[in-house]
Amino acid sequence: MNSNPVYLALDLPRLDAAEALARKVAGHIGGIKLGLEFFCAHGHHGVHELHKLGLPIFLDLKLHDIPNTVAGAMQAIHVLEPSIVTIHAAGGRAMMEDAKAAAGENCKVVAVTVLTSLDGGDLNAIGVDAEPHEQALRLAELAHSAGLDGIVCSGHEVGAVHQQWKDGYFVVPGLRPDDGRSGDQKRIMTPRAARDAGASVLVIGRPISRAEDPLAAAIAIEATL
Ligand SMILES: O=c1ccn([C@@H]2O[C@H](COP(=O)(O)O)[C@@H](O)[C@H]2O)c(=O)[nH]1
Repeated sequence: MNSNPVYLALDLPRLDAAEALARKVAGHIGGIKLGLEFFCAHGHHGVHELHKLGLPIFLDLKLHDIPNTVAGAMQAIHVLEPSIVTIHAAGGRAMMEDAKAAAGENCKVVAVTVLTSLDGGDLNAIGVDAEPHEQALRLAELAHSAGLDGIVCSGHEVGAVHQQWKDGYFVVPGLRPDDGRSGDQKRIMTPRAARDAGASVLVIGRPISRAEDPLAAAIAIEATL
């Protein structure tokens, strides 16, 4: 990876549009994040196409199933040579251990703790009697003990997790420039503040992809870092 910590989230339905956007901002990002929307629409072919840009590819598939199934999925994506893959920490220790064991040598496996679109009320509604901060720390500890490389959390938790897990790899989405719209994200922070708090990777989607001028937006974000 180059030294730019920004991974552009390409949550776009069309492959040609995703490729064009990535090509436009390629000099101002450190990698490309392909998530469920992209992978369900374009699969392995789409990932191979984006690889042609020469940037690291982060597969944000948020795998969450029984250990055997998740390990099988990890093996199936080896050929795509992802630099990072996400699984859900809520899948439990055995699932995380098996996912890491099945991953490629150069692939970081990171566990989603509490989605950045959730707040305390959302957690309570699904039976979790904890605030996002406490729950993220608890799942980070589990991911660490399961041998993962790091976690996904919001910028509000990354500092505290970093204290406990000095060499962890911390992926932070839910990032918005000062004047950015939060949309469906509930635990947001600016890219600079998240970087200062200890984020290793800054995941940024709509502030670039939906900007009137995506290149200018990517350059402006890069200038703040
Ligand atoms: O907790 C999480 C985990 C993953 N994401 C993903 O990051 C991007 C954020 O996109 P924006 O447009 O910048 O909001 C998106 O692909 C999510 O699937 C997340 O937001 N929160």
